[in-house]
Amino acid sequence: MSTLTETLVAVRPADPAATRAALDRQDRLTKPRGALGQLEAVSVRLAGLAGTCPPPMPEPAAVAVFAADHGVHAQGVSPWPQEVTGQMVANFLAGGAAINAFARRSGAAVVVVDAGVATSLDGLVPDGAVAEDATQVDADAPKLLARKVRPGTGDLSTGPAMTRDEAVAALELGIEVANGLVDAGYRCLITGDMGIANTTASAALIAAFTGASADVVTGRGTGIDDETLNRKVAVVQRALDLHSAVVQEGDGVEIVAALGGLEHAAIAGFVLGAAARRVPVILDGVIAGSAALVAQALAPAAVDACVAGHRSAEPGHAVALAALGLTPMVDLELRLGEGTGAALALPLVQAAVAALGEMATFDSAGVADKGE
Ligand SMILES: Cc1cc2ncn([C@H]3O[C@H](COP(=O)(O)O)[C@@H](O)[C@H]3O)c2cc1C
Ligand SMILES: O=C(O)c1cccnc1
Repeated sequence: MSTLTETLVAVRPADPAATRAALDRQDRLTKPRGALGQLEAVSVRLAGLAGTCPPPMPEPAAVAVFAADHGVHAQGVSPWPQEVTGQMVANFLAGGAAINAFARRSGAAVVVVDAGVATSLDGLVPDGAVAEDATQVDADAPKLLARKVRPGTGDLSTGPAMTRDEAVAALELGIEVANGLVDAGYRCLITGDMGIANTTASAALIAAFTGASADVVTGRGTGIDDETLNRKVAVVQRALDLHSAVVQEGDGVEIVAALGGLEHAAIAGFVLGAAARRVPVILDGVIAGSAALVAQALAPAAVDACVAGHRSAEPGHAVALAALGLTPMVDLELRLGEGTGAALALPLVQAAVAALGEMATFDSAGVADKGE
């Protein structure tokens, strides 16, 4: 069996007994029922995933930043030059990006995965930063996994972004990274992305999976003017028209091959890998949301392993979250990516598990429950 098939077979829904036990325990803890709001729902989700109540603390955590370039950049959908993707990879490895600051705060390790950066990283990678595999990732310094599937995708508005084989290779790369991190002892995975123009591919994927129209799911990404936004909507619409047969009849692999990016496919694999190992994965913004739709199409129960870290300002993200049935933990109007929104949610997810595991019950604390 291929790695992808094996992983898809291993993805199973939440354990009903552990889910019930967590719901029941939440109702006996010393607080009004439901008073911890979404934290209660997250703790129940993690219990169902782990198959035990309370679930293990989701720590240590690792952020995987999947980096790749996009042929659709040629359509003028982003004001930033493509070279910025590779330059930001160097910045992640030097510890200077927003995700590095947030990961240091929450004690998460950072691994950058070159899934398909188009420009050369020669001379940009600090000594000692290259790791052989994800088991070498630690919180001391960010690591690079050099696993380019191809140097950037084709332009999804004029042809398929990649071949089916390349999409499978990128999915299996994400699975390999998830497996390596779990083997290394990480018990919470966090998605990150870097790829100039990747909000265009995200919008196309979200429209393809949800049926929402291009103008509803396409946003300003890094920040574009009205003229560029109109062009971006037209590019997404053209891509949906061009690939309409795949959108109607294709499976998740064919859809991500036609309309996605290498980081989207790799993040979908990362989600599937986490789900198969029953380790929670905190999703970042619109890129992660669109990648999770790919994972959901391939193995619906993969969503049971996901926590939506935040809701991004990119309009397609709310559409993706609704289709995934996920409620975001925070909404800080972020529109950055890299894993920033998900990393900010890590302490909240850990607090949710701490409440379920550590709070006293009405019985054990001798606190009177309200009569019913
Ligand atoms: C300096 C810089 C750092 C970033 N970090 C994440 N992104 C984010 O912005 C990009 C997507 O936006 P669009 O589709 O509009 O190009 C992605 O690389 C994403 O990770 C960045 C973008 C820039 C410019
Ligand atoms: O939602 C995101 O993660 C996002 C939004 C804008 C630009 N880059 C990423």
